[in-house]
Amino acid sequence: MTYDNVVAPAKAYSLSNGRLTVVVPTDYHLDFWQNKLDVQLKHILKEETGQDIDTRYVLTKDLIGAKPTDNVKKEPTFKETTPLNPEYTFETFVEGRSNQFAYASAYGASEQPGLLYNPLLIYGGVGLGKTHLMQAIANAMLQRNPNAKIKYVTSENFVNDYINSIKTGTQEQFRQAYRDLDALLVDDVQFLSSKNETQLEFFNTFNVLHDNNKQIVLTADQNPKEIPNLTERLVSRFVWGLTVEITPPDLETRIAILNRKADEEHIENVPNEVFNFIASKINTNVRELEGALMRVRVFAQLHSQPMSLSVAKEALQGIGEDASTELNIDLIQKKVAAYFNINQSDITGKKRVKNIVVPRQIAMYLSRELTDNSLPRIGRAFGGKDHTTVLHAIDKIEKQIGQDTQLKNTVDKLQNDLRP
Ligand SMILES: Nc1ncnc2c1ncn2[C@@H]1O[C@H](COP(=O)(O)OP(=O)(O)OP(=O)(O)O)[C@@H](O)[C@H]1O
Repeated sequence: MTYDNVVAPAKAYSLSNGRLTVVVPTDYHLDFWQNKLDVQLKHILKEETGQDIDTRYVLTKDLIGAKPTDNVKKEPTFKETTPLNPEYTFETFVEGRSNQFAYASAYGASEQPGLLYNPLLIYGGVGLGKTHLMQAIANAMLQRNPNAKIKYVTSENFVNDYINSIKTGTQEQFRQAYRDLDALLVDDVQFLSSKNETQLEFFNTFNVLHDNNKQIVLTADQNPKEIPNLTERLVSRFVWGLTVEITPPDLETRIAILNRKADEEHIENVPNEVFNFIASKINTNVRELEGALMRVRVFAQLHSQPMSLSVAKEALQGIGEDASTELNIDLIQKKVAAYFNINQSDITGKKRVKNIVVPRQIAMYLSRELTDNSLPRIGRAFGGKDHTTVLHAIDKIEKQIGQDTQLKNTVDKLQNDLRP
């Protein structure tokens, strides 16, 4: 068989989610393309499109009910689909107390799309792994069924697509592109706030997908009930299935994330004290945590030094929290949680039941009394709360200490235990 005979029968079948599917007639062709031509094809695709396009080869007979075409299937008019990051999988996600529930829910949704939790809404602060988990669902679904039709967009993309469809009179195509799916993943739904027309369109899209048991996954930076200017009916749809929160990872999880990142990036011989130091400094945002590790690596390389604690300290000067200060808030949260027999994640979480709210307010009060942290910093360490929430908590405890002797004794005891 000549080279031409191998190349000519292969047909580009479809291009979606950043992946080109090529159909080939026999196992021989499959083997040849996978092992001899794939690298070249990827190279050409990169040159032509400027993007890293993944490839997949399928035998014609395996395309059940599908009709190969001579040309690449036309991309939908609404192609705001952002390619999935193949690195965002369940395997590369480090589980800890702060994200356990979100992880388990996302995993469940990927195993039984559309059936278990629909929609699944993951919310939490910046850089805590919401997008990672959302895309892990899509990647797992595609691994099980490479033909699954999955669309991942930010809500801004959805808005843009919708506006374009109005401008160009192509609303019908828009609807088709968003409704003929097995799963729709929309990141950062808080951007739908105040966009009433788009909200209505999204509401309708949501209903069609949901009625057909198609999986919907959403992320937001806060509980949808607290997103301003989101219509009531949309909020009620968002929280219809399962709503889970991700809070900032605790110290142990941060260290585990750093270890994983170092492995992934082949950064070797990092002493544990360097991981501990970085994890103590950066306590609210995993993206920054990873960035700090890379910064230490580059700094060490530039100065031709090993990644020692002193190098890390120099590299991260002025970045993140002061380690001793951070430990204090962490310690205060732990002490208060232990005293009231609740979890530290309750203290940093958002539950509003009294037996959690009061300890949380006491912990905020003590963080203000015993450390030099500003109100916004304390807010961040308590799961990304606003500084006004912290202020309110401190005021409340201050007032109640004057009226309630039992509360005063509790706060005094905690304060004495915590003081160095
Ligand atoms: N538990 C985790 N294990 C491994 N990597 C994580 C974890 N949490 C976050 N990351 C990594 O941190 C980075 C930021 O995560 P991601 O983009 O998913 O955050 P996000 O919550 O969607 O943030 P944003 O609100 O800014 O969109 C990514 O590189 C992600 O892989």
